[in-house]
Amino acid sequence: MRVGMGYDVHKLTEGRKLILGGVDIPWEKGLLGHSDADVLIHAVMDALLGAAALGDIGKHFPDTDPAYKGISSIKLLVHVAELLRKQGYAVGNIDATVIAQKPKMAPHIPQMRKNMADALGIPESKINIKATTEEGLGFTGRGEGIASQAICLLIEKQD
Ligand SMILES: Nc1ccn([C@@H]2O[C@H](COP(=O)(O)O)[C@@H](O)[C@H]2O)c(=O)n1
Ligand SMILES: C[C@@]1(CO)OP(=O)(O)OP(=O)(O)OC[C@H]1O
Repeated sequence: MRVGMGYDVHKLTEGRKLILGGVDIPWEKGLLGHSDADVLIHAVMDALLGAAALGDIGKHFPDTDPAYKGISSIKLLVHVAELLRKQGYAVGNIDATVIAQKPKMAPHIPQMRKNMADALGIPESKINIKATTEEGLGFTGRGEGIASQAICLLIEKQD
């Protein structure tokens, strides 16, 4: 078994959609990035790539490549799942936290889990998503950005 961790931050700005876990969340601001800036999926992908010793998302999907401009991070997650399968890994479980002052994530978490489980080809029971504020402190507390952390376990498949 192999463990991996991921962390990502994106800035909140007007005129962008707020996409988290593949869910389009109605909100006055969205996250800025080269892709759809889905900070939750980015942290999860980095955890998975880290556990497999395959580097990070910037290595696989450079933010200088126009191919990834505006891309749905769900598509990137499907690609990461294929890489893991080719290397002989199965996902044991994933646990992730979204750190955001607002909006409330709780109503959207079931759909986020479904989207991510479908992209990875695993049951929803292997994915947990949590949310927390930082009690008004720091950049997330001021609503300047959203952060996400993830940890995962990969199982090496036997031939
Ligand atoms: N953006 C968020 C933040 C939190 N939640 C939910 O509220 C609970 C309490 O959060 P605290 O930061 O005050 O401890 C938390 O456990 C989440 O269930 C949320 O849905 N969206
Ligand atoms: C996801 C990628 C895709 O080009 O772009 P961004 O949306 O800017 O996100 P970031 O977390 O900076 O990771 C880099 C890239 O892999």
